Amino acid sequence: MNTILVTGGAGYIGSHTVTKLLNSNYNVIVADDLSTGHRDAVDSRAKFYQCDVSDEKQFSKIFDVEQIDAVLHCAGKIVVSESVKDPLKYFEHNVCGLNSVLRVVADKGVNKFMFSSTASIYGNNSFNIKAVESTPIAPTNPYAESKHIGEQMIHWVSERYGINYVIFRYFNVAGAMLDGSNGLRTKNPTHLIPSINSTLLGKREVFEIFGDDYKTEDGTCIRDFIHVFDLAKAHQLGMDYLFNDGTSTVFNLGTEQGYSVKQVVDAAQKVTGLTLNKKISERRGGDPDFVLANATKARATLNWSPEYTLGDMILSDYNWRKKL
Ligand SMILES: NC(=O)c1ccc[n+]([C@@H]2O[C@H](COP(=O)([O-])OP(=O)(O)OC[C@H]3O[C@@H](n4cnc5c(N)ncnc54)[C@H](O)[C@@H]3O)[C@@H](O)[C@H]2O)c1
Ligand SMILES: O=c1ccn([C@@H]2O[C@H](COP(=O)(O)OP(=O)(O)O[C@H]3O[C@H](CO)[C@@H](O)[C@H](O)[C@H]3O)[C@@H](O)[C@H]2O)c(=O)[nH]1
Repeated sequence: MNTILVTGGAGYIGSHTVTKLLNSNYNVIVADDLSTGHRDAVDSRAKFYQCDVSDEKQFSKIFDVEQIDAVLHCAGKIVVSESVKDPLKYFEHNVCGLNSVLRVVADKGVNKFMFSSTASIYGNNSFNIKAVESTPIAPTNPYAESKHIGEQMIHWVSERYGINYVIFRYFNVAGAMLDGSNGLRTKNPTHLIPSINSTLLGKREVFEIFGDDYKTEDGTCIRDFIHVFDLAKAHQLGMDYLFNDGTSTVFNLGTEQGYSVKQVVDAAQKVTGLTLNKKISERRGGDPDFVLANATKARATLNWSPEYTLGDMILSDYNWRKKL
């Protein structure tokens, strides 16, 4: 059985992916500093190391005691608005952290690598089009820039050390496990769907729509939402691809369906039957108008297809948040 080390495996996407990999005949080890992750999110079948991956010495010790065949690097800082306020925090975690991980991967001779990148790197170059992997990169915030730098680092290090990699550019990830076993654990979320649900559940007084003067039909930003479970499935297929000698490549992961912030609000009111207390606020720094995926490559190469709808994402997150 092949063993995968998942950094950030106690986080939202990492923990769902860990469970999917374990269910698909992989052995999994998690390294996470628990800065935003939760120990109890980690599937009990996975071995856990509390570790800051930026600390090269500490991180490399895991490889001294474990036989690791591939690394999935999910660890990182992820909030666009925070990155605008504190760019260096993002470069420290997302660039220096990755540097340390790649150093250890190269030193220890691991030759399969997977990376959590983002659709944010297309910035406004994807305006009114479905971004393909070759759409030119144009980050509009430090978070996206840190991921863009990361992609380039992986490319050059892989060339030098003969590592095969898969880079996934996730679009907007949402939703929780349908059996209620896992979901986004942050009690004060910044992401759209959990923020709407927190307000619907009375945990917040009012939901703020950040700007209604964008260049879209209803003036609010358009995003492509993908269920965390569909995303986890893509990671399993991506690992299968690497273990079948797949060559280094980049894939978009999105549903190819765009929804504006106002449309998501309407959908949430419809599926829950509740009325949202909302107001229009100032634009939030760093938000591109329009982000939408063309995911043909992942569909064709990995035989992946997302199954869940926006309504599934809203409702599963709503039910999970109610329990939190
Ligand atoms: N959530 C999204 O919509 C989205 C979209 C695109 C890309 N991504 C990327 O996916 C990855 C996972 O995001 P998430 O939504 O699960 O966020 P998350 O905050 O839930 O998970 C990140 C995890 O990384 C850990 N971590 C952070 N810095 C670390 C360090 N230095 N050493 C060890 N562990 C560290 C945290 O404790 C946490 O468990 C990130 O790299 C993010 O940039 C997320
Ligand atoms: O209370 C809120 C929260 C969000 N939004 C808007 O909703 C949209 C989506 O915002 P959010 O859910 O925070 O996601 P993004 O800023 O699009 O970024 C997410 O999606 C990217 C991929 O597209 C990832 O890289 C990031 O890590 C992840 O945070 C944006 O227009 C926000 O301004 C609101 O209007 N009110």
